[in-house]
Amino acid sequence: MISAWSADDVRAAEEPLLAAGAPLMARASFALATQVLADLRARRRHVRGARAALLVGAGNNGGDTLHAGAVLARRGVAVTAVLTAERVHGEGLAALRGAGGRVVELAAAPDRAPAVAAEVSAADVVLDGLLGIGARGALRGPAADLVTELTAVVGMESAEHDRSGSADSIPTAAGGVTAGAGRPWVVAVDLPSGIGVDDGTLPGPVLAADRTVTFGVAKPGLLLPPAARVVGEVTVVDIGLEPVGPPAVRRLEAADVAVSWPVPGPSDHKYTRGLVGLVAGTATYPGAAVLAASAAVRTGTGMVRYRGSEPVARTVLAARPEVVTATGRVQAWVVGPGVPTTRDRDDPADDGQHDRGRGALAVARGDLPGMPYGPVPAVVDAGGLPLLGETSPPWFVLTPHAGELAGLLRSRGEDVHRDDVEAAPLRWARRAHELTGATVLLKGGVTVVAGTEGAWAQADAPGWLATAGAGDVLAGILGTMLAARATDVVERPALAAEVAAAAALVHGSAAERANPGGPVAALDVAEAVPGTVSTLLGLR
Ligand SMILES: NC(=O)C1=CN([C@@H]2O[C@H](COP(=O)(O)OP(=O)(O)OC[C@H]3O[C@@H](n4cnc5c(N)ncnc54)[C@H](O)[C@@H]3O)[C@@H](O)[C@H]2O)[C@@H](O)CC1
Ligand SMILES: [K+]
Repeated sequence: MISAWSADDVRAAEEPLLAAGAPLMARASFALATQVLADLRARRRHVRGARAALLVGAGNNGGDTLHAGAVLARRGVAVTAVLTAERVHGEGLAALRGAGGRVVELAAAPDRAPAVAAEVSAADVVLDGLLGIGARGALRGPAADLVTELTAVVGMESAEHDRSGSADSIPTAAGGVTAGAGRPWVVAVDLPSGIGVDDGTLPGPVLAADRTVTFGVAKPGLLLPPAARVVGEVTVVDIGLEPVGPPAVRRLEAADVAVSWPVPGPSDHKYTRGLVGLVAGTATYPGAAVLAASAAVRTGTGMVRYRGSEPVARTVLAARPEVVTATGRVQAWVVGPGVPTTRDRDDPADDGQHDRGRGALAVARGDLPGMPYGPVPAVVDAGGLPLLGETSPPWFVLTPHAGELAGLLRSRGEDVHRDDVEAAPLRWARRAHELTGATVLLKGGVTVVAGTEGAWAQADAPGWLATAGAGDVLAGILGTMLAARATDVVERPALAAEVAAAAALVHGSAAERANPGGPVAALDVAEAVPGTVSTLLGLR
């Protein structure tokens, strides 16, 4: 698990260490220099004669960068520091000068930004030390001008990396261009300057990094979209920080999902493994029902009970004979894949799915005292979203994409559109959680989950997964995972968000497994789930 703490929590963790005289900046800058030297060696085989450009801001982030530059200069690297503030970290500047580094004062002559950017872009490596956790809003002043010029030369998208990363690395959520000839390797110091440290927004110009060397612990903005696209490979270096309190954002790794996977034992049967009830598909969209049912079956449900019109049920059964249509006990409902929204012009006929969906959600909420088998978790997707009541329990997991989330929020009085959601996914997922009470899984290149405790950000899926039917498959996977832990999820609703994050990991990993590095079809993703799960379980 990768855990990220807010800027305030990081400062609170630093305070007692600094008071006790711990040399945090020395640790941070030495680790940074060590990583930059390793990157230079990997890229050019030797470091002597390499050119490094330091982008230096007013604060301690600039101090880390100047101290690291001094280490590089002592190793024979030709180091130039570009100072974007009139006052920068004094000790760091003295160390760099003492080691033979050159200094360019941009703050005193801001109109030189284009010429300085041209020089910086000719370096082998650029260290972005303009702003760290002290950032307030978008980059301003000479720093903003310099980054704007540089992004024009160097490009916004960061490099494609080896997705496996190393033990202390977080694989990138990026997947852009490779830093190649003519483009310097960009190392962000603590974080790419100008990202929203705690919310992952991109409020202004940001120089996309190939690597981020972050100190002590990850910061939320490194995990969250859209900033997660510009952080490159994240390397967390230990400087002795121990934040107290829960992390603000977490990311599950494969091993975490492996240890919590409900592996059936000799006494298990279909009811202990969990039954999934599925209200999905209409005559217009029967495929969604097939995809969700296939995914649920392939994820290892005890059984799928399908609810829908007879022709669609026949289609589902033809694809998955394991599915039953008889009524009975259900441990998690999946409501909405392939069900039209109330305004859907393509499919005026709902085949009775809205009534079935409302009924299922009432049982899942525990609203029907006479009814057995409730309350239970529910996945509410697509056409299920307009069926929600005013409030929902946190064991309901809503699975909108950005457009659907904007619609849900507008229906509850927020003036928000798809673009707003894409610019600040965590903010709006949280808002939807506050307004509905439900756990919210916002689908996207990086999936964000907001629940009763903290948030999750999963970056497991290849871009190829953005394809029709992929969401139906996710709903089936998540339904099975919730059904397997139904009682726990209702008793401890914070678990719903963790299970949702785990489902996003399984879904993304299955897409990668279905066709590594190439296009995937939704049904192929469902078919790849059993192999994905057995590979995961091998990590236990
Ligand atoms: N506290 C410590 O001892 C440690 C801090 N470390 C480093 O220190 C950083 C935090 O240092 P600071 O608190 O000095 O903060 P920053 O280095 O992020 O700098 C903040 C300063 O930048 C300016 N600024 C803020 N927002 C701006 C904007 N939008 N545009 C332009 N200028 C802006 C302001 O002058 C502000 O005081 C961390 O990110 C990390 O790199 C590390 O050395 C580890 C130890
Ligand atoms: K930085």
